[in-house]
Parts: sequence; structure tokens; C-alpha cells
Amino acid sequence: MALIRQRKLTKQQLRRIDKQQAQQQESIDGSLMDGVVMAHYGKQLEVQVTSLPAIIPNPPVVAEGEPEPFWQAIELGDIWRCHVRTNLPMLATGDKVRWVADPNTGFGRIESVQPRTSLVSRPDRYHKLKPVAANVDILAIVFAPLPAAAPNLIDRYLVVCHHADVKPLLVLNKADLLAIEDYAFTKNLLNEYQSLGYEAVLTAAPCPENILLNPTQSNSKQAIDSAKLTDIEPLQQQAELGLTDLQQQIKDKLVIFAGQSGVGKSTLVNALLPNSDQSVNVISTNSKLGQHTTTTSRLLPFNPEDLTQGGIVDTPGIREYGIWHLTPDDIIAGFVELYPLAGDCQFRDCKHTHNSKGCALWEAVAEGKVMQRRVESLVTLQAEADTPTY
Ligand SMILES: Nc1nc2c(ncn2[C@@H]2O[C@H](COP(=O)(O)OP(=O)(O)OP(=O)(O)O)[C@@H](O)[C@H]2O)c(=O)[nH]1
Ligand SMILES: [Zn+2]
Repeated sequence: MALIRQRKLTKQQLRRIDKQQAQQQESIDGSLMDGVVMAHYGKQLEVQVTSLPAIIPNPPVVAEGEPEPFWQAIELGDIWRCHVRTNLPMLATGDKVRWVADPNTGFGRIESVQPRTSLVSRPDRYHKLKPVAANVDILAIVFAPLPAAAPNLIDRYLVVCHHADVKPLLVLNKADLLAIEDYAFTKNLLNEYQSLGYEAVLTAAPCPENILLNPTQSNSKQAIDSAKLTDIEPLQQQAELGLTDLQQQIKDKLVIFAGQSGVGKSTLVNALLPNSDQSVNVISTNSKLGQHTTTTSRLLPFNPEDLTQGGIVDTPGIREYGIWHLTPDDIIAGFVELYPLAGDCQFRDCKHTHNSKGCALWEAVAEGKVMQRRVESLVTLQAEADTPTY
């Protein structure tokens, strides 16, 4: 076996190495800039330039007759495809990052991620938690008179909000349909959540089916004629104000719209985004690279030139949100009015089912202090969390 002699470096050599390393670091530091993750493609991400680097690289000087090499100038507001430096945690749409761009290749590399104010994650099929969206301020929980609202789904989203540190906002859309007597009960649901302290808005999104906006259209007329109408005037005003109200609530905020299929999420989102060609699920219209790939989530800004004005994170995955990564205790923590009572149950491991002995939640139901359907909802969600479906 050959003997490897360790060579001792002279002081001068050591100094030279230190200097080289410092120069390398300085050149990375000078190239670093701020960015926001706009879309997520698994290993690659799209990042918007939100600050320029201290040292702006110059394009190469091309001798006459030589072919022009590829060069992508760094400009504010541009979107770059990026790789992620190894050893960084999994990134999500909405993450604020420090990164370097290589104008010679048109690719960037994310060097670090700033602390997050919130993180919405979702377990995948393999039971692994995946971050979906970071720094989201509001989860708009959309429901409607038709398809009929599922209170249990609303409760599920409220639990998600609690754990992600995101503020919930209840949006009762298709408020125009409340003018039809059969559907008027949905408004009670909104009132119930308001009484629990949640913020809520009533909206009617602009679309051909909206019977308040198009009362003379044949399908609307049919709906109106075949139904007993309640007093339409005040609802019309409330619903019209609703969209402005919603706009005010989400101004300068990053928002996710969640809710069952058909309640009008896309219609609302399109009404809220100023750029008509920037509709939900449209792939990468503002990416210069123009590659069409399915994303897991995408940030649609209210003002593409100023991300501080907020936007909407389109995350299809949020619709079938599983909660089985949460413990029963985590789940009850998301039921604001029930959580403080749980400590009063006779048994510490009380399952809060109707026949649980000495259950403080059911005593509160009997005394009319809390809603029975919320306790039932809690029990259903806790049971789901106890029995993973993978
Ligand atoms: N009457 C009435 N219809 C609406 C309203 N908002 C949306 N719609 C209609 O409801 C239908 C479903 O709307 P979408 O926006 O596609 O619903 P979605 O929640 O995005 O549905 P998914 O994409 O399946 O999750 C469409 O035909 C809309 O035009 C509303 O305020 N009033
Ligand atoms: Zn109990």
C-alpha cells in the first residue's frame, strides 16, 4: 500500500486559499438577489426577480463575425427557471428566496429561503407531507347554495387553517341563488360561522348563470319563474357589494381559494384577477421560457409588477385535502368553541361520541351552548385521522 504523505501547506499557501474562498463568496454575495417562488414543478421552480443583484453581470463582448452567444439579462419582474441548492428544505410556491441567476444559461439557483409566516402542506399518497404554498395570508373557504354546502368540509378547512397559521375567510358565493326560497337556508350556515367569530362575505360572481345580473336571460328567467322569490332587492345590493368586500379583504394578501367543485372558485378568481388572460390553470403565460408543464401550484399576482400587492395561489391539490397526518388533539384545536371544553370531559381519552360517558362537549350541546353538528363534525374528522386511508 502506497504511503500517502500529508503535505504541509505553507502559511503563504493557506493565505492564498483563504483569499480565493473569500473572493468566491464575495462574487456569490454580489450576485444574490431576492425572489418569490411563482410556480413549482417538482425539482424545478419558477422564481420572479424582486430585487437586482449588487453586481450586474455584463453581456460578453462579441467580436465581429462571431455568433452571438445566449445571454439572458436580469430584469425586475422577470421569471426564471431555477434549480435548488442541495440541502435546502423543500420549497413551495410563495416562498421568498435569495438566489443567483446565470445569464449564460438562463437558469437560476436558489441559495436560501427566508423564514415563512405560514405553510400549507398536504400529505401525498405515500403519507409524506409536501409543502404546497408558503406565506399564504388567507384561505378563502368557498361554498354555495348549489351544489349544497357540506359543513363538514368547511370544518375540515378550518382545521387546516389553524395548523397552517392561515386566516380563514368564509365566502358564500352564488348569493344570487339565495333569492330563491329553497336555497335561503345556506345563509344560516354563514351566520353560524360568523357567530363563532369567523369573517365572512356574500358574493355573486359575474357569469351568465347569475340571475341577479342577468334576470332576463332564458335560463335565469326559468329559475326565477319556477321558484318562489324572496325579496330580491336587498340581496342584489349585498351580493354586488360582496365582490368589492372580498376584494378589500384580500387586498395586498396572498390567498388560496378552496371549496367543493362547482361552487364558483374559478369564476371568482377570474373576476378578481385584472389580467383576463391570466386565468386559473393557464400554464406559464408570463414565463419567457414558455414551457408547458403541469404545476403543483402557481401564484397569480394581482399586480404582476408588484408582488407585495398580493395574489392568488392556485393549488388544485387543496381540494381533496386529507387530514390524517394530524392527531385527534390537533384536530380539536381547530374547533375554536370546542377546544376549551375538551379538558372538562370525564376521561382524558374521551372520543366525544354521543354515548361517551361524561363528555363535556355533549353536555354543552344539551345546554344549547354549542352546535351538535360541530361536535359530530369533530368526531368524524378525528375518526378519519385515526384511520389513515393510504
Ligand atoms: N348563479 C351563479 N352561478 C355561478 C356563480 N359563480 C359561478 N357560477 C357558475 O357555477 C359554475 C361552476 O363555477 P366554477 O367557477 O367552474 O366552479 P369551481 O368551484 O371553480 O369548480 P371546480 O373547478 O370544479 O372546482 C359555472 O357554470 C359558473 O358560471 C354565481 O355567483 N352565481
Ligand atoms: Zn368528550
